[in-house]
Amino acid sequence: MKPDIKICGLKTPEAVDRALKRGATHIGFIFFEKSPRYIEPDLAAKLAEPARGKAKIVAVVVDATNDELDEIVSLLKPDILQLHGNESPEHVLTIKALFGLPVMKVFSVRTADDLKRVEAYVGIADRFLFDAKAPKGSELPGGNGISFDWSLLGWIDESIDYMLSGGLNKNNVADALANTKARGIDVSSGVESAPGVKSVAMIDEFFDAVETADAPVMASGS
Ligand SMILES: O=C(O)c1ccccc1NCC(=O)[C@H](O)[C@H](O)COP(=O)(O)O
Repeated sequence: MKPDIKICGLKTPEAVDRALKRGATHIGFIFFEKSPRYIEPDLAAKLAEPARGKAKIVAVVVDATNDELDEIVSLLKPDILQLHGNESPEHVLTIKALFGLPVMKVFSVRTADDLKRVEAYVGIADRFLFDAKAPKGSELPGGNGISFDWSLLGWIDESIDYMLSGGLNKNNVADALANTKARGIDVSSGVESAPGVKSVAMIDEFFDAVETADAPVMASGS
């Protein structure tokens, strides 16, 4: 089955256009002010317009207040809220009730312990995203361009719908798909020429790599 592909941290019409043309199923906008990918909600709304009905629009927030969420939701009208902070299961339920949107809950992973609380969100979060835990000194909870040990996902129940992120790029995405049960992949730094600067050429290369990974292997000698 083809994986979902989320291109995250978009800031220009050119990058949105290329992501959509190549078949992105999700496009993400970052509402975390310290990020080089931060975008004002009204600008994100304009950029997202061509994606409506073609790709899911994802609002990425980190422990956002209800007022912040209210502004983002009313301006952007996202399809999904990506909760990239320390939101508790109770808080996720409250956000879902208040905004009526599906939630993708992020787990930042370095060791097996980081996955212990997944169970508490099953039946509450609509989807999970397993991302690499930020390295010491980074101010960003995501978008750090580093991977984690994917074998840690081995115990995740097959029924759990998750996307994988963290340092994915054209060179490792095929391995990521082959070695995990991820139903979707999410990339940011791996399609950037500098922090926050998306490269349409790198977006192309990333999709090329996914398509190659997805292509059926031809029988040899016949
Ligand atoms: O990308 C950011 O700057 C960011 C900041 C704060 C919270 C989340 C952020 N990114 C969320 C994403 O979904 C990224 O795509 C994910 O972390 C993977 O990033 P990368 O390792 O750079 O591909």
